[in-house]
Amino acid sequence: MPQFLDSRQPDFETAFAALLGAKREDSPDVDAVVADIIADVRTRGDAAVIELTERFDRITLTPQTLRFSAEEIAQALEEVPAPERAALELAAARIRAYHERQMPQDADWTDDTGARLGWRWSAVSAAGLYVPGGLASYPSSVLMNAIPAKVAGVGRLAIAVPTPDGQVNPLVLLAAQISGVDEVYRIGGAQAIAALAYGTDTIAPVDKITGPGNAFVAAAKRRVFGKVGIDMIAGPSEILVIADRDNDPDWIALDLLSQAEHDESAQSILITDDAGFGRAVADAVDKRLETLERRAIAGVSWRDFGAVITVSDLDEAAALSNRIAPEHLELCVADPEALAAKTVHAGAIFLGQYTPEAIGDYVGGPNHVLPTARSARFSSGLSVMDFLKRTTLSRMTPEALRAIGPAAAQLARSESLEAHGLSVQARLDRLNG
Ligand SMILES: NC(=O)c1ccc[n+]([C@@H]2O[C@H](COP(=O)([O-])OP(=O)(O)OC[C@H]3O[C@@H](n4cnc5c(N)ncnc54)[C@H](O)[C@@H]3O)[C@@H](O)[C@H]2O)c1
Ligand SMILES: N[C@H](CO)Cc1c[nH]c[nH+]1
Ligand SMILES: [Zn+2]
Repeated sequence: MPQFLDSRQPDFETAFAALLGAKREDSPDVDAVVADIIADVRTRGDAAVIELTERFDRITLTPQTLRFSAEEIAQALEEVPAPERAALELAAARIRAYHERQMPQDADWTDDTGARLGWRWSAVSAAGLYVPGGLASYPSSVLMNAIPAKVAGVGRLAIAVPTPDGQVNPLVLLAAQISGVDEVYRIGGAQAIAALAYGTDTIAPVDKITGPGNAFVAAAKRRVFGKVGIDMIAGPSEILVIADRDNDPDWIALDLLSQAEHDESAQSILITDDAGFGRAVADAVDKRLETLERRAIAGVSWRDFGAVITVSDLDEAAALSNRIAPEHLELCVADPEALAAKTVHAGAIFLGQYTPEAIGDYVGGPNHVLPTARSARFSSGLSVMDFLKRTTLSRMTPEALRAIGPAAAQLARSESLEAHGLSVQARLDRLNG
């Protein structure tokens, strides 16, 4: 049973705060395990990665088999049925078209002193793309990581994807080929993040690591940040649906289950202004859970982290949604645009009852690698910008230096940084002398 909350009940604030504060990932245990794994990979490189892969993914590798060979990839691609290839290509084209619009412009101008100023965007040289593979396989996440990186112009793309028990989804390799990935390693978890960040004899280190993953992956990304860049913490999936009574309870139930089935730590929440509708959705979830293939996972997620919240009106729903800052926000109400305008903290918003969140997972176009665990308060979904950095450009003319140099020299004296001041003053003296 999920939690049932009602904003009109006196204990609501306490119960809602507990829901917001519930720890679904990043427990001290996970972080301690991850710290040890990273230290081991830093010390022993390939040998540690191979041992940890044997322990967690039950597959025996060698330095030669850590990476998929060109022959293995070619053979796997032959197995992909035409309809699956077509669906993947449609998804890739839509994701590429969306992300191409994100490419930012360089800037270059001359100000009124004659100083030339600007900035220039350039891509990171090498990116490591994490593609989850423990409980499910994610060809779609290959596209969502690799296409923005390619659009940005990243030189080298390396994927890490676990293959538990040696199971490989050929679609993952096809997605890697479609999106122009250079290297695919069959490793996962914290050991994969550590190998990408620090490098091993076999795996060259990267500059930036992106992509979603479970609690171990999320904790490892936090720990390697600084050695490499990371995109965000994209941990166990979440959905918040705000729905009025004019919806089919079964549709909403399926939308909630679509994220619950990712992981026992996933979270699905419904907010409605009609208590009866909320109960009907909860009943529909129970009914679907009787037969859903992934009922074992989805059922635990719904039981432990699911919630149905009744509110007095949709304004209140928007206010609660902003406090939750969900990864995905689905607005199944009569005027979704108006409600969307009031919900500022969310990774991705899906408007109207014909936009199930699953469209965004695969073919909508926007990225499905999104901030979780309330981090949508301060971060955004994966984009082309995550693979770019900005370098500023300045060029002084003698006139510009005469105009603004004295202020620099003054500020340097104020900070007691003599060499700073002198480096400006020496030029000014020559110009004025
Ligand atoms: N936020 C997003 O954008 C987004 C997108 C897709 C998926 N997801 C989430 O990604 C996650 C995928 O998780 P997954 O488990 O299927 O795949 P995963 O690849 O993230 O994790 C599998 C790896 O976890 C490690 N691991 C498992 N148990 C361990 C243990 N006890 N100790 C140390 N390491 C251990 C293993 O190394 C294994 O290879 C789900 O939570 C899903 O909701 C999020
Ligand atoms: N919903 C996930 C992000 O939380 C992405 C995904 C991939 N495939 C299915 N779903
Ligand atoms: Zn999903």
